[in-house]
Amino acid sequence: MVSKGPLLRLLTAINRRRMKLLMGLAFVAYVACEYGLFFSFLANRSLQENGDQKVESRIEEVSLVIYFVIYFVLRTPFHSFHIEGMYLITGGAGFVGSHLTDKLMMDGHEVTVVDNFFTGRKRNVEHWIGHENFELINHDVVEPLYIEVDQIYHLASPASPPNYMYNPIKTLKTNTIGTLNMLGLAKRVGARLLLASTSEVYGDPEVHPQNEDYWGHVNPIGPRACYDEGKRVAETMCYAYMKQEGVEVRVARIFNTFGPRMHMNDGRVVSNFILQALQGEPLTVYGPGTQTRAFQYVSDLVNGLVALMNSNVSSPVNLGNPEEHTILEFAQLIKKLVGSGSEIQFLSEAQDDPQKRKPDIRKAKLLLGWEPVVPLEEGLNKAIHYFRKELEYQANNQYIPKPKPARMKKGRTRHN
Ligand SMILES: O=c1ccn([C@@H]2O[C@H](COP(=O)(O)OP(=O)(O)O[C@H]3OC[C@@H](O)[C@H](O)[C@H]3O)[C@@H](O)[C@H]2O)c(=O)[nH]1
Repeated sequence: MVSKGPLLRLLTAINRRRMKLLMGLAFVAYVACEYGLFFSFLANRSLQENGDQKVESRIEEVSLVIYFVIYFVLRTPFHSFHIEGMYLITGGAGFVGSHLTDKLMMDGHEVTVVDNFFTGRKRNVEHWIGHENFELINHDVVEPLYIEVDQIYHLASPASPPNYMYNPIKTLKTNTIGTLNMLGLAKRVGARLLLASTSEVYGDPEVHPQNEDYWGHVNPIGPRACYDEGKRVAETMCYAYMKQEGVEVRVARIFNTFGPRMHMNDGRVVSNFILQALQGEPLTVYGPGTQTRAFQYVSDLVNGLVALMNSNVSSPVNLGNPEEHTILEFAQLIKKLVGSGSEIQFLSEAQDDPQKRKPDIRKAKLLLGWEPVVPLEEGLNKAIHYFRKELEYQANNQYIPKPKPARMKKGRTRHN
């Protein structure tokens, strides 16, 4: 995250209500200035009558300077922070969603996070609970939602293969009914919606690297279909709403992403390998490890999502880091960075596992001026540090509080 100077930090701390008050004051000051200008105009006339041209122009200059100082000092900073924005993040308590929440909150927006905590965790956003600009709603997007928002970041969906395969029907409902509900909301309130789509829409690609014009190679009845096809139809829905209802949509095709706040049981390769290396367990490579992936650090992705949301690009855009590695190379790199003596264990290949994946990000570079900036090793070291702390946290928090016993009242059991 970009570090801010003291003035910027002060401005981001200004909440909507205080900002309204300041804008009110600015308006009063503005009216006073206009009033002043009117009087200066009258004064000018009398001065003109007295023939004193010098004093006349001085009064005019001073009035204009006061007006512009008030206008720029009070108005411009708020505009550059978009403080008037009310943002909804579905899946905002998840791995990517919580980092996006941090960014939007730090930028001074009002953020509503909606999560059903299927894979998201309250811990990821608990540092914002109690902040006036923040709201956390326990809600499943499969049910309609009625709130006022300007922008919707629609991230809700399990994203790790073991998670989305665990309950494929739920994954399908989230990506289909959930997306329809969010597009319906966007239509009702005139909000712009950004869909977190995925590189998985390309399936096991026959084109390499993958650009946005590639239609993909997906097995519609395979184990990954609930997610791959779910996201593909979610994209279809976005463009149907755009064409038929005029809803403003943005579609980010997100490639493999990693970083702090990935769940310990996420099951994706980065968290698996790091946790295995930290605990001295074998690193489990599925298949021969020749399949490739390209990994981006989460802060790069978040910057890309915000850039895309605020751009005028409505067609899909790949967001990913094009640095490609085989999974075996990746296992060796993590072992080295952790300083682990773990072995590498080869397990059977996962069904329909994409064999090559690497984003073509020329479109994002050209149209958004975006590209990843965090080097792989730097990002991995941050993730390793996070998982080390998580293991310590887990070791120190073995106490599980017992539920309160049910109380008896008038012969009936009462549950608190
Ligand atoms: O322990 C493991 C886990 C995974 N892998 C392999 O590592 C590669 C990457 O697997 P991951 O589960 O991390 O992620 P995948 O690339 O399969 O899917 C991901 O794609 C992009 C995103 O939108 C999603 O986050 C996710 O679906 C696969 O080839 C997988 O078979 C291992 O070798 N060992």
